[in-house]
Amino acid sequence: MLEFRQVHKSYSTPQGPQYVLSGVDLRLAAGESLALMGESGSGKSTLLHLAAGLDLPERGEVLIGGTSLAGLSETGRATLRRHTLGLVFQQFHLIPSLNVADNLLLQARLAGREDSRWTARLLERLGLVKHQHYYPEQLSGGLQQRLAIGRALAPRPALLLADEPTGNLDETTADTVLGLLLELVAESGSSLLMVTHSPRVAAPLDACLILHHGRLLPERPTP
Ligand SMILES: Nc1ncnc2c1ncn2[C@@H]1O[C@H](COP(=O)(O)OP(=O)(O)OP(=O)(O)O)[C@@H](O)[C@H]1O
Repeated sequence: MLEFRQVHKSYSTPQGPQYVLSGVDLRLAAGESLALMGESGSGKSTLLHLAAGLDLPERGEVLIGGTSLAGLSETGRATLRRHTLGLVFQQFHLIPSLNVADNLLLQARLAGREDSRWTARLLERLGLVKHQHYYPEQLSGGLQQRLAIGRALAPRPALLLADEPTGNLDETTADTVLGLLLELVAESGSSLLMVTHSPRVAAPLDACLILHHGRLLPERPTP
């Protein structure tokens, strides 16, 4: 579903180029879940941005569903994102002028995949039925986080990319939301790549890799 082949990425700094990724190889099969860990500044968000086609590597290739992102125009990458990817970033990116239900529906419609039964299921499982006519600003942070997850999953994306999706929540709420996320990812049949700092959060996923000095190391975290 997602493949990195010898991906290199650097940023320019006053001291010259700073390499963040130095030959990253990664394969995530359909339906598989993978946690990505690593120290602050190790390049996890950089890797996620490359996986989403929001940025391109200097060397190497990123492929989604067998399609090389470098071979697409910016518009082509945006279309692929809309149809294939769900993104949950630390900023929720909710649409303030739409209520909860319409936030979900719009996302599915943009991907050409409206499914009222799936949307109703998401609202129910995420505990948002009571709030479906609320606007995002009327929700608590925890509920906004649930809505962000619902929006990303509304089109049943082939691949969900999540950056610390429970990072802003207290531990108990985070456990509940993570449990829901994994359950809905499985129901949706999506692959999952999730950045987290927490071995506890990484533990239920199929595999865990650590980003260290620009490379990925295999590791099974202890809960
Ligand atoms: N646009 C940019 N320009 C220059 N340097 C950048 C840019 N984005 C990231 N960096 C640098 O690249 C390195 C990796 O950043 P990145 O945000 O990918 O790490 P991270 O592992 O996600 O960190 P955190 O866990 O703190 O979110 C850092 O040293 C950062 O300062």
